[in-house]
This record gives sequence, structure tokens and C-alpha cells, in this order.
Amino acid sequence: MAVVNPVLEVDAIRLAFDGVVAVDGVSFTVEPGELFAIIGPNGAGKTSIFNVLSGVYRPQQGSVRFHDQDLIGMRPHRIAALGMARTFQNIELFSHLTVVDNLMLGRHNHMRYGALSAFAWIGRARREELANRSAVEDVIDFLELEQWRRFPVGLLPYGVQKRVELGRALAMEPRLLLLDEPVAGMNVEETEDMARFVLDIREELGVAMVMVEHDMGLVMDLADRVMVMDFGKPIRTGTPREVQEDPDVIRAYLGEQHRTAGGVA
Ligand SMILES: Nc1ncnc2c1ncn2[C@@H]1O[C@H](COP(=O)(O)OP(=O)(O)OP(=O)(O)O)[C@@H](O)[C@H]1O
Repeated sequence: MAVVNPVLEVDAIRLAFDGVVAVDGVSFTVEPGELFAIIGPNGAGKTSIFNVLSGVYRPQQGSVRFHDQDLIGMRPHRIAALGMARTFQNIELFSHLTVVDNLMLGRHNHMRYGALSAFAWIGRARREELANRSAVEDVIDFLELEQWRRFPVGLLPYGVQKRVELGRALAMEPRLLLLDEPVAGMNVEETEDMARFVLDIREELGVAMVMVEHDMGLVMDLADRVMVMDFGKPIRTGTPREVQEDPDVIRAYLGEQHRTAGGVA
């Protein structure tokens, strides 16, 4: 049987800021097509892991391999160009630009012709432009954004803006998608829509994903595997069921939810 390499291999990373240890001894792999979730209380180090993966922070120890390339020390734009796309906790879009234009910016990595070369290679530049437009149209169809396409993003409902941000990441045709709290601040209907799109991305596009999320119901419903963090360290990695039944996890994190929400998932 052919051995399929993981999309992402994180080994023993440690990241500290002037004495504050944000991430310590974190190792995990993400397999092709897998939806891997990271959960943990505020300050547990989840966003710091994303910042290490995408090249914003350089860890003091450990390694990150993405499709067999070593990412440590690589600049964020190069990592993005390798096919790692990201959405943010706080929406980072150009609010005065339309949905279509924001998605076109996601195609940046696929544009080889700048303004000058476009004069020299007008035919090719034109073909490239058409290919990029067509890729953006596919994303608009996929995420059901048709009715919003010509609106400036800043005027759209919050849940739709989050969807546009997901669309910009998808427009990059990523091999790995990092979702930082994709349903934070959403109402029930918006959350259900987002869950459906995340499932569609996995089922129809087969893109591997790492998701940081506080909504336990969503995590337990969607994730293939979950890593639970506490104070910068992973305390358990397993299937949603394994994690929910782990006494250390219940004590450290989910116990809090049991007490406040009357149960998990
Ligand atoms: N740039 C930074 N400088 C100093 N300390 C930082 C920095 N970024 C993160 N930290 C610290 O690292 C620890 C982990 O923070 P991080 O934001 O990764 O946690 P988190 O699990 O994502 O939290 P949340 O769920 O609130 O987003 C915290 O103690 C935080 O204060």
C-alpha cells in the first residue's frame, strides 16, 4: 500500500516571549483531507501555533514541515505561496472593496504578470486574468456569495463577511487551510452555514484544515481529531470522543463547560 505523507508535521515546537512561554512541546500531524482542531482556554497558545505555522513567529525550538518543506525561518508570503491559507479571528478584509475584488486579492499568489510585463505579454496576461476571474467565480458559487458580489464588504452582515474571508483563503487554492475561530461572534444560523461550508471544503475540495475554535459543539461535530491545549502544552490529542472522555481534559477544560453549559457537544 502506498504511504501517504502528512500535509503538515509539527514537532516539539517551543515559543516564548520574554519569559512568557506561549507554546511548549507541541507536536502534531495533519493528514491529507483531515480536519484537525485545536482547543483550549484563553491564552492556551492556540493563536501562537497559527502564527508559528504561517511564519509570523519563529519558534526557539522545534520543526514545522509542510509538504516535506521545512518552514522554520521562511517568510509568511513564501509559506502562503506554498499553499497555506489562513483566516483570522478578527476579519481582515478590505472593507471598501467589493466581494469580487477581495477574492481577486486571494489570487495574488497565482499572478505572475505585473503591470510592466503585462505590456510585453499582453496575450498571456489576459489569459491569466481570465483564469483568475474564473477561479474567483468558482469560489463565489461554492460559498453562495452571488447576491453579494458587487457590495463593498464593509456593508455586509458579519456572517457573510466571515464567509468572504474564507472565500479569499479558498481563492488561493490552498493545500492547507488555517481557520482561526471561524464562527466567533456568529448567530446560530450563521454558525450552521459556516459548518456546512467547512464540511463541503473537506468533502468536495479535499483540503486539509486546522481549526482553532471555542464552540465545542462545532468542534466535536466536525473535527476528525482534536488537540487540547492548556498553558501552552498539549494535554491530549485524539478523536472527539477520546478527548471528551479523557479525565485530564474534563478536569482542565471541558469540565468548565460541563459546569456552565450542562454538557459538551
Ligand atoms: N506577541 C506576544 N508577545 C507577548 N506575549 C504573547 C504574544 N502573543 C501571545 N502571547 C502570550 O502567549 C500566550 C498564548 O497566547 P495565544 O494568543 O496564543 O493564546 P490563545 O490560546 O490563542 O488565546 P485566545 O483563545 O484568547 O485567542 C498568552 O500568555 C499570551 O499573552
